Amino acid sequence: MNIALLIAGGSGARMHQNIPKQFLTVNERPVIVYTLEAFQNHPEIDEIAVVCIEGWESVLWAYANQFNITKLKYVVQGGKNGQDSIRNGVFELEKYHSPNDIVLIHDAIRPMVSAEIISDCIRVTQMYGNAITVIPCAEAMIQTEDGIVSTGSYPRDNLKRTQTPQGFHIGKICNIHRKALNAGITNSVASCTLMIEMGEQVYFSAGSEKNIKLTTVEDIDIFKALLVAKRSDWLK
Ligand SMILES: C[C@](O)(CO)[C@H](O)COP(=O)(O)O
Repeated sequence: MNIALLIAGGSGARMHQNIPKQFLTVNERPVIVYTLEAFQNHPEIDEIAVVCIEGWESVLWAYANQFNITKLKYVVQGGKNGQDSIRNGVFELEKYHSPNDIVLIHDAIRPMVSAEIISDCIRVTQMYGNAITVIPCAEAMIQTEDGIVSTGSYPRDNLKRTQTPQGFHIGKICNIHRKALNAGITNSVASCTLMIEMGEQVYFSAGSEKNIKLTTVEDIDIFKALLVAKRSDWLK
């Protein structure tokens, strides 16, 4: 079984809006509904779970009902950071699923995730035990300590930009979270960084520049443009 776990536990402070960014309405649809629909419509996804910011659970269920997201089965409370929220989600799934079932952990604020990206993440997870959606690093990368000046650079060919979904077997990712807690690792940036900090290898699946993460207000303009482009593709 393949389960999508959408992470919607954050308040989206960098968006500077008075509602969490995953619930902002863009072109008459909440952001999270676009993301739910991507997994709802994917034939290899059996169930959806959402880690939701406290107080928004009933709104989420109402949207699932309104937009016919029939695969939504679990809504879990968010934690105090991303690692906490993801752990809440995978521990909840562990109660009802086999350790070999696959969970695709995905940012709820990546609404442009495509069927191809989801399929490739499942394929690589089946093949290697995990899959991190990545894209090449197209810009020159330079390092700074103080945000003012740089004296070092990284070879971009050795770098990947990580996205979501990130796929794992449920048993494995739950064990990694347990071991991380025991080791005092409590605020890793993402599932892939947690795996690496715990000494695991991670494998790549194919992402896209269009699989945008809505972080700041200017990302909303890019999202709107991508929606227009997608609609004109459908009309061709
Ligand atoms: C998981 C992630 O999307 C990988 O690129 C990213 O790290 C999430 O960042 P956030 O700003 O903490 O949501």
